[in-house]
Amino acid sequence: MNGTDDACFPLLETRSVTRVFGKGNGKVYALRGATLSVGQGRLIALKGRSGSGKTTLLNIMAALDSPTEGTVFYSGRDGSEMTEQQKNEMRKSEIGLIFQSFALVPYMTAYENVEFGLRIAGIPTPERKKLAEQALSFVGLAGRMHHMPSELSGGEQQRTAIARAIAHKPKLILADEPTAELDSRMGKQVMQVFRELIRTEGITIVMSTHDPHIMELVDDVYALEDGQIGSESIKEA
Ligand SMILES: Nc1ncnc2c1ncn2[C@@H]1O[C@H](COP(=O)(O)OP(=O)(O)OP(=O)(O)O)[C@@H](O)[C@H]1O
Repeated sequence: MNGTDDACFPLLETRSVTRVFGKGNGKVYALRGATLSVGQGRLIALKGRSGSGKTTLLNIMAALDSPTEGTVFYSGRDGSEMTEQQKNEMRKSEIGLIFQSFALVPYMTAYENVEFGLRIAGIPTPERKKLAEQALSFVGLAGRMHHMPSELSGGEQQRTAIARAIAHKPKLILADEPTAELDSRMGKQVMQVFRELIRTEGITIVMSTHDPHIMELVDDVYALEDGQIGSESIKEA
């Protein structure tokens, strides 16, 4: 995009990111100088008590929100120097978002949900069918793709949401408590899909979680405390 060699930079870097909500006596410091470097192909978990700033940080990483102070770099590109349109384009082409509550359109089938996501991302009609089917097959839903969300289990609904997030082949997945609504077996299935995405597509994943069993399945765990990031455990790259 800017002629620099992406390989020289971490995929994503937050540098001294502070986010303050409200004003005066009502000020809330959701983040206070959060610094984190995310290398390509890693599966990273953010942990922290409720209200520790995990969602705020993920929203800032997704360029859905901006830091009050500090900077986010996307493959070396300074987010504060990007226009809203550039951020929108980057989000549509490079980032996939997954939410705790799946956020599927209830009156569309799994296939239609994924296809609709591709339409919003601006993918031309002829490519959408192939990409949607590929993504749904990848998450193991080839045989269930024409069912409505209400006819799918929680794990299948979250796998549909993953298919929607990966169908446009993003570099980075940001997932806010993606396993929180699932039982442990379905949570593990989601983690297997994440692992497979990293192995076969080289995708990078940052997710938040409260679940210690899920933390055992990731590469790095970072704890958010007092709006800052401490390293909990980092495995060899
Ligand atoms: N739009 C907002 N306006 C005011 N305060 C906010 C806003 N968004 C978040 N906060 C506050 O910022 C802090 C961090 O919230 P955040 O949602 O990032 O935490 P979290 O770690 O994701 O929590 P949980 O695990 O409960 O989802 C909280 O004190 C929250 O009340």
